[in-house]
Amino acid sequence: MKVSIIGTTGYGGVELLRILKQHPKFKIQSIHSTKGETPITEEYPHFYHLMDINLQKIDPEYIADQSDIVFLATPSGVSGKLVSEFINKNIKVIDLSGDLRLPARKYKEWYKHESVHESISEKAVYGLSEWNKEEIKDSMLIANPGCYPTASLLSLAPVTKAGLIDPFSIVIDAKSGVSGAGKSLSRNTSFAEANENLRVYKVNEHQHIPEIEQQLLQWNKDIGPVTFTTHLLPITRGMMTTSYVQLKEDHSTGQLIELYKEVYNQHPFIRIRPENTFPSVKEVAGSNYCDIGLHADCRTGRLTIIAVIDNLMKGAAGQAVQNANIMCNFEETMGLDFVPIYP
Ligand SMILES: NC(=O)C1=CN([C@@H]2O[C@H](COP(=O)(O)OP(=O)(O)OC[C@H]3O[C@@H](n4cnc5c(N)ncnc54)[C@H](OP(=O)(O)O)[C@@H]3O)[C@@H](O)[C@H]2O)C=CC1
Ligand SMILES: CC(=O)N[C@@H](CCC(=O)OP(=O)(O)O)C(=O)O
Repeated sequence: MKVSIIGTTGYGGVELLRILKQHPKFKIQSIHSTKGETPITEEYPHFYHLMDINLQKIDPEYIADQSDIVFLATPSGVSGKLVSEFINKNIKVIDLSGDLRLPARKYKEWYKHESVHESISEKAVYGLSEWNKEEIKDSMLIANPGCYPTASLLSLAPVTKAGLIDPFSIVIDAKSGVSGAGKSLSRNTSFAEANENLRVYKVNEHQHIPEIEQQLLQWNKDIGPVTFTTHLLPITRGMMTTSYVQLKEDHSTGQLIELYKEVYNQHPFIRIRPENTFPSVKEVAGSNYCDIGLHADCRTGRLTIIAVIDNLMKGAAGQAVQNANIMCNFEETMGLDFVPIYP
């Protein structure tokens, strides 16, 4: 299968390159960039002797003629315009941005700019691989989930679907490394600002709030609004979400761990930690794993759920390739069996 990438020199794009270069069934047909005709090694010297492909200008007609799949690793607002060029062409599209995840009205309310036409976004399947596999398989257009929603939803799904929680009690405390903001420079992600610091941002206004609520409601129609707070960690890669939910009835930590193991035992990228052990972001760096730890507090009746992912892997490029595998009826782990980089 021939694949193309648009937005190649971004952090998501270059992570896609790292994965696809060694994928046994996907051949990189072309890579595209606003930088036009440039050797990829000029942008990223770590590809020296590994890849002698040149960046090309962005030409959707050319891409649709040449490739079977195109990954859009472009910003929100840009992806939506590009998707319109590929609709009704014989090419599978996987968009890493938020442009296809929400209905038009919600999108404009939270992303603060015009959305793609409903006729396009309604064709997209939400690419939460472990939960939407059958729809993904039959789709030509994937809205790849955001990094924070991926970790949040994977950790909340089992207890939400089972109706074990007070549906109005969900609080999510989320932390991301600075690569989550992409490679564009900004005040908050500069070294001097991020180093030796921990900063909260977009309090009660993060664009991932409606995305998380939308998916939770599909699992449990009683779900109420969630409180979701994001923080910037002084690390490059890595994401942790710590979710707090009120349990309707007493359940021991051991019982809930068994529930999570049962729900995820056919999903190789989800690793449920034993009781009294909790994952750290380093333990999934560079891999497509989502590691989950739980603790039920009988004193408060609250369950604490910790999930860690690599924001560029399971949070973006890794899940995008996992979805491409599913769309092509390949084993979903194909080309994604990276052991985390430690330390
Ligand atoms: N970083 C993360 O952890 C995650 C990111 N995402 C989403 O994935 C997408 C890519 O993110 P990320 O790689 O971090 O972002 P970056 O800012 O690192 O890269 C985005 C790339 O898009 C290209 N681009 C920018 N503007 C335009 C334009 N006007 N027209 C065409 N191409 C353009 C550029 O690539 P070039 O210079 O090669 O043209 C740029 O490098 C975004 O939508 C982001 O929200 C989703 C989950 C996690
Ligand atoms: C650290 C940091 O700034 N992270 C970004 C994540 C952006 C992202 O992934 O946005 P979409 O999924 O909506 O495309 C943020 O919180 O806005």
